[in-house]
Amino acid sequence: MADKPLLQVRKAGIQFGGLKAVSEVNMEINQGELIGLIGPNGAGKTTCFNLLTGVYVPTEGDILFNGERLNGLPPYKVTRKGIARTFQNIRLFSELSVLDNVKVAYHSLAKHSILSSVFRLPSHFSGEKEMEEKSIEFLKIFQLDKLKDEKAKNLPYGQQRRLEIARALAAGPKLLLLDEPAAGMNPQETHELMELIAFIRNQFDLTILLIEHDMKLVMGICERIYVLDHGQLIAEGTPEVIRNHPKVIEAYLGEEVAGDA
Ligand SMILES: Nc1ncnc2c1ncn2[C@@H]1O[C@H](COP(=O)(O)OP(=O)(O)OP(=O)(O)O)[C@@H](O)[C@H]1O
Repeated sequence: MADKPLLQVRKAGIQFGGLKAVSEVNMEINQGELIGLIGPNGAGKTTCFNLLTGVYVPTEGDILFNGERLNGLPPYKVTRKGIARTFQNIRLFSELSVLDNVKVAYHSLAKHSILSSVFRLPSHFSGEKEMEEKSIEFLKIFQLDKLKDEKAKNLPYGQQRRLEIARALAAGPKLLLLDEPAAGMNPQETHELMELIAFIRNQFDLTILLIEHDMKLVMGICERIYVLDHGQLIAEGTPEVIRNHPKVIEAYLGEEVAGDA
């Protein structure tokens, strides 16, 4: 018997004043899938992420995660339910070290209490040590462990993007949302990132939804793709279906959608 989808988006949307930024979006994403969300500039992709993560409250429809309605939950509660994200414009604590950027994510979930931290009880130190060890494990996966004491702002752009993913992973998500993870990366970095995304999906039993303009990346690793245009879903299917879909070709008129360039 098939399990129910991990994420169900039912006719969800949001209106800003007179503008329907996203409207009647339906999605069903199953545990373990790696799914793409694409669309021309301004199509509503980041707004969808903001709806899924509680940054915006939908003005229509429902968002269900593990069968539970998320509408109206603030972002930190959505994270605790198991949805973590990265941002289109990197949001790291630029003055903190690479290691501390990951530890911050752990802190939000740490089991030891505030009291034990304030009074520096033994449980505080064991919790802190465990957190540090686990953070370093994440950094190793992203080949950032040797840079752990470097300030985040001093990392090259591609490494900052990887650090953002490491930090999102440290929150222990079931669903990871990646907003243009390859933006600003060169082809070699993008290729390594593709492998890394596929690796962490398997390693951490993750479900991943990613927004990306790099069609080679999207077509190369996603099993299914949703396409937004002017706030509405215009197509859904395998890379093969999307590549040849007339509405997608029309929406991207003049742009590269084949992803095999
Ligand atoms: N808080 C807001 N208030 C008003 N309009 C908004 C708000 N957030 C998004 N929009 C509008 O919603 C539309 C969709 O924007 P969104 O950033 O989601 O697109 P996108 O597909 O992520 O684009 P891009 O690929 O350029 O990042 C745009 O017209 C944008 O101006």
